[in-house]
Amino acid sequence: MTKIAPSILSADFAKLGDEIKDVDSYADYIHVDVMDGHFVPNITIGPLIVDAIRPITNLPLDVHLMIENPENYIPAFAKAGANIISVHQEACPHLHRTIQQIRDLNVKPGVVINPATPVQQIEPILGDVDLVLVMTVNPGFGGQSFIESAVSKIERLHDLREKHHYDYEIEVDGGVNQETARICVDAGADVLVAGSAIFKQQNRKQAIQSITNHLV
Ligand SMILES: O=C(CO)[C@H](O)[C@H](O)COP(=O)(O)O
Ligand SMILES: [Fe+2]
Repeated sequence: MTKIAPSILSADFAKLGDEIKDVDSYADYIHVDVMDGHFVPNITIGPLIVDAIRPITNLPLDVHLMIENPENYIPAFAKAGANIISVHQEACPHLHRTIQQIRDLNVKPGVVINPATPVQQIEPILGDVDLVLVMTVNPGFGGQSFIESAVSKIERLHDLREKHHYDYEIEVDGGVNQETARICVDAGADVLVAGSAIFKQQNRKQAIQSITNHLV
């Protein structure tokens, strides 16, 4: 079954708790987009918000760090209750060390690649991560259009997992809707992040079902 991770980036922040409760029963993870105004041109959520939403849901909090020097903040996100912490390859010169830092805090480590980054850049650490996140937009904002050229990377990650018996989930983030969800799942995606396709709709249950309908 394909997992769904609603991205709260597109939720109404004035009533974030209610927004999370509104998707809680139909989702698998809650995706939390952390931006620092340096790695990406936007500023969003810090550990305080993760700590505040932790008691709202029993779903795993899937924290996507779009920040420079993530190793300085990983302990605070772990303490706040993150279950998965993903770091960008492009932000981590010592990627293996950063992945190990996350695991040592008993949090599942993930690695993220931007649309312009090839899978080859993360091949050496694929055996060490629990999640690989393929960006299908340039990170920084919700509501952008899906970049189709990233789809071959999902296929490649799927093939590498089979070949080497790796254990990661393949997650896709950016521009996921009813149409692009199908393309991602056909290519081998296990987890779909969707922000605007869920939170910009009035009926969130229906929005999630329309993404997952007809998917395996
Ligand atoms: O990481 C992100 C942006 O950097 C978000 O998770 C992503 O953009 C979700 O929004 P949408 O589904 O509207 O594209
Ligand atoms: Fe994200």
